[in-house]
Amino acid sequence: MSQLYDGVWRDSPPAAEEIGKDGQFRRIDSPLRDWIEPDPDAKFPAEAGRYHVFVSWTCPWASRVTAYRVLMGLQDVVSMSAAGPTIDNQGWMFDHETIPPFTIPHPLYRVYQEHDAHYTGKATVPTLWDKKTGQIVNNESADIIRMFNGAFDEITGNTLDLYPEDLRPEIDRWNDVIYPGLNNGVYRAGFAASQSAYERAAHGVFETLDAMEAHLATNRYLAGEWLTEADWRAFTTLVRFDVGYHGAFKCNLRRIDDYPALSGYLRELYQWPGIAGTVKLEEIKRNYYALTDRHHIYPIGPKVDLSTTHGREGLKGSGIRGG
Ligand SMILES: N[C@@H](CCC(=O)N[C@@H](CS)C(=O)NCC(=O)O)C(=O)O
Repeated sequence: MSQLYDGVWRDSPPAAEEIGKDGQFRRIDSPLRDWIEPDPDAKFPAEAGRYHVFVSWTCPWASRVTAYRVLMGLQDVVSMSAAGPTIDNQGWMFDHETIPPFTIPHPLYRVYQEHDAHYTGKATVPTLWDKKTGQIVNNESADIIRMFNGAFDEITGNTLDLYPEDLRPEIDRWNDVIYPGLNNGVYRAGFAASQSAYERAAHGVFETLDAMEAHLATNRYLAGEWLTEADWRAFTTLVRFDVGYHGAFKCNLRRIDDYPALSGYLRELYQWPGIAGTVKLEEIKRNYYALTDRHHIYPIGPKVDLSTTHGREGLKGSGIRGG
């Protein structure tokens, strides 16, 4: 996509900066990594109503954040606005909520210019914005969900913990498998600019799905009996798979629906209270085909119904720790 160079927005084709001469897609790391802390003296202290998150319903990284916002009961604590569903040469556009000093419609890059008039880099969702100082706190979803997991607990009274200390090695182990193999793997397949880069990435996606299927046949969740961060990070890619990545990103050896354990697991997570409201399958489909189809034509199928019984109750499971 296009990006800011010394504060000026310049047009370029999708993922142009991230596709190498060898045809491989390499994601650029998110650069803004400050932290909200439950400490009044912190640079960014946890406060109700102070922070805002810019998202798109279509984006799997932003959807980690929309899911956590619901799971941790932060809807009235952290405000949110959603762009899209498609992205054009102005990047993500926001045209619903007015968040001063921005007047709608405004592109996401305005938020980055406000943060730093000489900013160089992409303008990505999710972006966590501090309304008080006019600064971006963080634009990396992996960090934002860690903050949402605990930083606001004193304000909300939340006791749930999706990253419990004793399960961290197992959660981290799954994150290290799922991020390269699945979350980012589908992008490496979809944005590949050579046959060999595509094939390597797409085969890696299915090796990862096969490993998850084998594990989930006998385990309710990735880390065992408890639903954790690793599951939500897997979820946002799984729920996009059959409508988006299978066709638009050519990850088409199998669908999630073809995997008995994975499809039941996906439905259980989708049916978790509040989550279905964060999943907009038609918007997701439009976004991925707009990225990959010259004429922005998106297909009529597949028909996906995630509301049918998941059948996972037979496996030992206790939900989220701390409830
Ligand atoms: N590592 C980032 C990735 C965020 C990201 O790449 N978001 C995409 C949407 S799915 C985006 O905003 N892309 C705009 C662009 O690349 O210019 C995260 O997890 O937060």
